[in-house]
Amino acid sequence: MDGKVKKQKQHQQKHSGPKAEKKKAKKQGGPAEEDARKRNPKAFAVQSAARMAKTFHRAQDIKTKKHHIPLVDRTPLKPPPVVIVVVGPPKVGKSTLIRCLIKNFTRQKLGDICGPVTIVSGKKHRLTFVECNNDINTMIDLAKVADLVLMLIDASFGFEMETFEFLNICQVHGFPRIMGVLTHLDSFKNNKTLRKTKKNLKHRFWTEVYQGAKLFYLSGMVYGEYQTQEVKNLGRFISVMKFRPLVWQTSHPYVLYVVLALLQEEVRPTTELVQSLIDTHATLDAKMAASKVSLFSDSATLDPTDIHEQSREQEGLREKSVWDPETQRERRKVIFTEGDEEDEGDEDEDVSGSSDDEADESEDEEDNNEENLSTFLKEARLKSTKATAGGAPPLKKQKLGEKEGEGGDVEEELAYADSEDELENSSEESESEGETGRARDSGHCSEEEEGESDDEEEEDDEEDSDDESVEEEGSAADGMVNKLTASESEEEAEQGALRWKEGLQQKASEAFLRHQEAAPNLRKLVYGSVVEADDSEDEEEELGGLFRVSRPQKSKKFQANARDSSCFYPDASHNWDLEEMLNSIRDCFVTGKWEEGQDAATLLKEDEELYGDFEDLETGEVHKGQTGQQDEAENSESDDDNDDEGEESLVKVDDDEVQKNKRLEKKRRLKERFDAEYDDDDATYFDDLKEEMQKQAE
Ligand SMILES: Nc1nc2c(ncn2[C@@H]2O[C@H](COP(=O)(O)OP(=O)(O)OP(=O)(O)O)[C@@H](O)[C@H]2O)c(=O)[nH]1
Repeated sequence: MDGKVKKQKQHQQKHSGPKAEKKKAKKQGGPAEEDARKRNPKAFAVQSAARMAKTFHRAQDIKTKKHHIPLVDRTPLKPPPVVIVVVGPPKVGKSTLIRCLIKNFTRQKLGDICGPVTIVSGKKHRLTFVECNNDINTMIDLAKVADLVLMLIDASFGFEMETFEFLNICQVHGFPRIMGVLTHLDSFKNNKTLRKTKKNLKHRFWTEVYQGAKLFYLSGMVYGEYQTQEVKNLGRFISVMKFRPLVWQTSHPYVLYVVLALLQEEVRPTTELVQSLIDTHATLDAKMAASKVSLFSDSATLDPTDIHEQSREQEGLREKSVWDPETQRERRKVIFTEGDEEDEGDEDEDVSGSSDDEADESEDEEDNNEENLSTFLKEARLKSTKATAGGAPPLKKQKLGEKEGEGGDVEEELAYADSEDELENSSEESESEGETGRARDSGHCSEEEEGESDDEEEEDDEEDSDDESVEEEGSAADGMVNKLTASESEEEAEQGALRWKEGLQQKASEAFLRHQEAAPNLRKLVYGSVVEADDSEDEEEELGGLFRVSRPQKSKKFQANARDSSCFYPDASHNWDLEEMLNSIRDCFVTGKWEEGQDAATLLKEDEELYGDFEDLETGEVHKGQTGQQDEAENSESDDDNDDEGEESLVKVDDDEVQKNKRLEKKRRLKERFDAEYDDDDATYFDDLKEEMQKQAE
């Protein structure tokens, strides 16, 4: 204030320690700091071979990833526009997105969009936006020509059938680049739910397209348009995108043309064919969908929807029609039937709105459990009261009653089976019961079976013990019942006792099917498909319910006489003690009689000639082969011989020279071949392919 600026207190200077020393050294301009590697070589040495190998592998992976198999790029110097197809179920926001993208690139607003719109997005870059209607013909046509597909998904609703229909079509037509765009994200009020939904949808999208497929989020609308920054980002992403030529498209040339309908005076084309095309009101697929086929007179007609349903179920998708009150229309929601249950659960969350629903579900489950428990306890209580009243043994009575009634006791016992063993036991038991006409308590089967006799006394004893156990159960249960439902009347209890029987048959059949699916077919595993063929015989024999295929080799007799594939049979058909048998294979061995070109002795001799002598370049030592040594020996011998044999030796020397030349020639050719094969080791398959493609492109 007085014109003097108050000086701030300075930081304390360091006078000692590594920092101060460093500074000192810097100030003095002393020797530059030693290279860290030199100073501390141990720190930079290979610490772990495994980690080193990992690093190397990773580097190689990254390098190889960059290698694309080259494709012939047939794009002309002035390339055609990139075709961007905007796909999605009705009212998902396709037109809005195209309008926003056009505005982003051209700064112009487009009111109505009738057909494809091409814009200039760069010096040599044009983009054509096409909106895909939800009829199968448009989908097929556009899947063939699309370079990029913007797949719009209403995040507030989840996946719809239209998305999967288009994906399936794309799979057949070369799979263009696909980018997902999530819309209607502003309808989520809860941030956590939004995040969860985004994550779930992303994972499902990755599963359907490929892992890591790009997914854009359009978080909301401002004055009927998507947010400028988000559209800008999407536009930038599209304009810098590089498109690899698709194999399908390069092998199926196409022309994209648009027929604009001329509105309110119509000029009819003169060509008959075009006229008939214009006159067609229903498309072929619509006609096919409406058609029905019956194979035989009086037989049920086949509907195309039956087949569609089947194929979708096979793909793990199920369609569910949901009425949307907001848009007043029916939407085709996708339910995922395949995959891990966790995923499925997630999917449910996606669609119906997350954790709140989850909590509801778990509450429902708890309620159910409680209900089940209380009905069970009520029943137990009822039994105990009856038992203590001195009446006939209630459990036994009940069982007998069931036995007398409909044959639903098997299902009942199955429904109580906790494990697979128990399930089997109870089914066996029920069969034996059926034979003897005796009813038994399934809960005590294993013990009773041992000491079972026809004496009535014993039976009575058993009954008593039953009663006791029931009493015990009942009293134990009573305590719990008192806690839970203290004021319940007997009538209610009776109702409860009947309630647990509901859907028993269905439960039992479900349990049985589950068991069947879970248990591996051991017979098939051990004996192979022979037994399986037996199982499926009946199915295969009938064709279309009319014709029977006769397969004698599959008859039971044939199978009974077939060789047991589980045993090993030693080859007993040849008696190797016989001289003729031995003679028959004599020539199969090295010592046997072979053709000249294949004879081991001849080949060995040739090898010896070829590779016999060589010079060790390091030591300078010359090694001679047997033939060479022989030659030398022969030569020396011949020297020792008298001169009368001079002429003979001359001829021999000539012969040797010819042989030597031959050998040299052979060696040279061999070396040439070796060089040709191994010297050019830098050239890879990739290079060859590149070269080939280059030639093709030229
Ligand atoms: N709240 C909200 N509304 C959206 C969003 N996207 C689109 N809409 C609205 O959804 C309605 C349908 O949008 P369109 O762009 O016509 O959808 P479309 O897919 O072209 O519809 P069709 O051509 O009939 O299949 C419009 O009223 C949009 O304002 C979004 O992200 N959030």
